[in-house]
Amino acid sequence: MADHWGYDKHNGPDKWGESYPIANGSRQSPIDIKSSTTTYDEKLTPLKLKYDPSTSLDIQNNGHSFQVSFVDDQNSSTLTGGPVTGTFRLKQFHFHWGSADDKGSEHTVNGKCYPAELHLVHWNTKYPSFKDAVDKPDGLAVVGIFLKIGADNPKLQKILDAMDAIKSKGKQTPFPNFDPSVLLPSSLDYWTYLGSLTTPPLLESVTWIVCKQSISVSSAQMKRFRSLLFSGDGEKACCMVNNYRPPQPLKGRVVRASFK
Ligand SMILES: OSc1ccc(O)cc1O
Ligand SMILES: [Zn+2]
Repeated sequence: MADHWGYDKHNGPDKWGESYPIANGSRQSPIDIKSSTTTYDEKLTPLKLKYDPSTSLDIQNNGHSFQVSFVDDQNSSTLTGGPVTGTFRLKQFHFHWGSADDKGSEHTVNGKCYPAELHLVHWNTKYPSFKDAVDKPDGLAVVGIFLKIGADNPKLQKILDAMDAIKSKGKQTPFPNFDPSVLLPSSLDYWTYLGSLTTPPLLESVTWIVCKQSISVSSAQMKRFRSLLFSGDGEKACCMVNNYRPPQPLKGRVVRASFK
């Protein structure tokens, strides 16, 4: 892969292994979650997510997705409980989506795709910073939430309203007072397994926590996601769609369920 990674034929997921050999590693993400082969683990405690809206900072188009970043110099927005030990701090959240409503999620459930998937990225405070945590086997905990086509989701409105300001790669705009809790499903039942970042550098540092229950998004709202561009100002316009990596081999990993 000659140039920077992306999601095209010439620089997409099938080519990432040329620059990032870990792409063929033993704990890559995403995966297909086969519900009949997951194992209920009674030792898994409920997920505890505590988010302080005053920590939200900005929203940006990074050329691969859009991302809302958070101030993470204190334990104001944290993940505790669930499959993790210790306290993990919220760093950012971003989405992956398709060019049509029949694809776009990274994880799949019994082969089923969703039109989009939200990732809430947290880092382990046993390390001094996100940068120190991102390449450690217990460094990150990412909560994955599926978006399912249904009624307009008003909780997405603030994000959608910011899209015009971040249409092209490199654009960023303040995004204060946003509470990510509004994006959570009513049930926090989850599957969990050990995996990786789903974008280069594909580091095998993620404890994945994938919620069983989805949140809604309308087809019209999905069209707004697809109005973003992979390309920067002055470049040939390229719609930001299909920014998802397909499921990777499980390679003997166990997927545990927090629910029966
Ligand atoms: O897509 S999963 C993911 C998680 C953490 C991160 O820093 C980047 C990522 O792409
Ligand atoms: Zn992601």
